[in-house]
Order: sequence, then structure tokens, then C-alpha cells
Amino acid sequence: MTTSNRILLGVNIDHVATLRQARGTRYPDPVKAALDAEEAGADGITVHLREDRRHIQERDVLLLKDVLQTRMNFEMGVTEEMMAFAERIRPAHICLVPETRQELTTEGGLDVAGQEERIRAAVERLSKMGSEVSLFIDADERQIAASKRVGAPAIELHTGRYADAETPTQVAEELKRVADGVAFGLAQGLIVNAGHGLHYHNVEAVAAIKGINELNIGHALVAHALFVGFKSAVSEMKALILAAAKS
Ligand SMILES: CC(=O)[C@@H](O)[C@H](O)COP(=O)(O)O
Ligand SMILES: NCC(=O)COP(=O)(O)O
Repeated sequence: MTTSNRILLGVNIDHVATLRQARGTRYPDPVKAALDAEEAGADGITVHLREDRRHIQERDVLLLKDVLQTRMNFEMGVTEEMMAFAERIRPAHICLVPETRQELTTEGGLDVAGQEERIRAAVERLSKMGSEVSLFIDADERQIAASKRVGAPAIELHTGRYADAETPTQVAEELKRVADGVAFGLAQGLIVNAGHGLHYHNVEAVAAIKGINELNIGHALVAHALFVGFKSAVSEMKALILAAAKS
């Protein structure tokens, strides 16, 4: 069981591409953002190639594959198109996520318990090429146990409900849900990551949960980068999570 205070920062660059796609320009380039993030201390780069291509494009993923110094965490829906693309790029990490067409962002976790055979087949197929496969799920024992059963070595707990909680009571409840999920995942022998909706004012409590391997953070970093630059945005976040993890 991992219980060290070491915690990694995966920088999600999707929303650099969102700005580019809004105008169909060549800038800002998420590849440049990835390289800046690495220089500023990112431990890995996360990209979500959505089926509707609203932000990251194939071109971005193919270039990143050649230039990243760290490692790629490739987020994808469980579709044949994405499975075939993943086999082409062979990322170090793959995170299987749910997708619905009209959602503003990833609204909930993957229902692993409700489709074990399908997810098991995907995990097996993607693991064969050496990728570490994680499942983006809610902090729910039923989903965590199912993730273990289908053979995934890792999970990423969706922290969106914690991030969206409004009252102190709700925040405390959602934080406990995440902390309990981390403990349950570790007890199952899983690598436990977390992310979604984390920002400079809510990240410390999550980073302080013992045993989390990596936090994946994107939207807030890109937003802060508008004011301080991408490298500073990443290094500020990294400093916050490292300090919180040591506390
Ligand atoms: C799965 C996940 O949490 C991230 O990929 C996030 O979804 C990226 O942002 P969008 O949901 O806005 O595409
Ligand atoms: N998997 C979560 C992620 O990559 C980043 O989510 P967000 O910080 O953009 O909400």
C-alpha cells in the first residue's frame, strides 16, 4: 500500500486548446504549454481527446508523443475509434473516462460496475501494449471494487462534487467521500489518483489526503496562466500541493 507523502502533478492542457479552437487559429499551442509545464515541474501531461474534438486534436497528441520529456496521460472514452488511436500512440498512461455529447465537462465517473465485461476487455487490450490503465470513477466503494475486479491497476477519483460543494458542511462531506475512496482504493491495492475542478483555493485539502499518487489539474491552471504565465501557474500549484502533502 502506498502511503508516502510524495504526490505528483499531472498538468491537463486541454483548455489551452479550447482557446485555440474558439478561433481556429494556430495559437495558443498546447504543445508549447506542455513543454513549459514540464520545465516548471509538471510530473506528467494529461490530454483528453474528446470524441467531439472540442479542444485537443489528434495533431496535438501525435506531436506530444514525440516531444514530452515526462509522460503522457491520455484520457479517452471507451470507443473503438479511441482504442485504435491509443494503440497507435501507446501512451504511458491511459485514463478511461465517460463522455456524453452535450456535457459542459466530465460530469461523473465511469460506471465500471454497470459494464464490467466491456471495461475489462478495454483494460486488457490497452494494458497489452504496456500502458498503465486507470479508470476515472466517483469515490464510491462499488465502483472502486469493480475497478479492481476488471484488472485496472489504477483509478482516478473524480473530485468534481467536492469542487462544486457550496456550504462548509457539503465541502466536508465531499472531502470525506474522497478521503474514504482513497483509503478504500489503497486497501484494494490500487494506485489512486484524483482530479477535476481542483484550483488554487481548494487543492490543499485534497493534496493532504495521504496516499494519493497524482493530482490531475487543468482548467484552473490555464485560467491562472492568463495572468502569471504558464510556468508560474504550474510552479505555484506544484508548491501548494507539495506543501499540503507534507503537512
Ligand atoms: C476527464 C477529465 O476530468 C478532464 O479531461 C476534463 O474533463 C477536461 O476538461 P473537459 O471536461 O472540459 O473536456
Ligand atoms: N482528470 C481531471 C483533469 O485532467 C483535469 O480536470 P480540470 O482541472 O480541467 O477540471
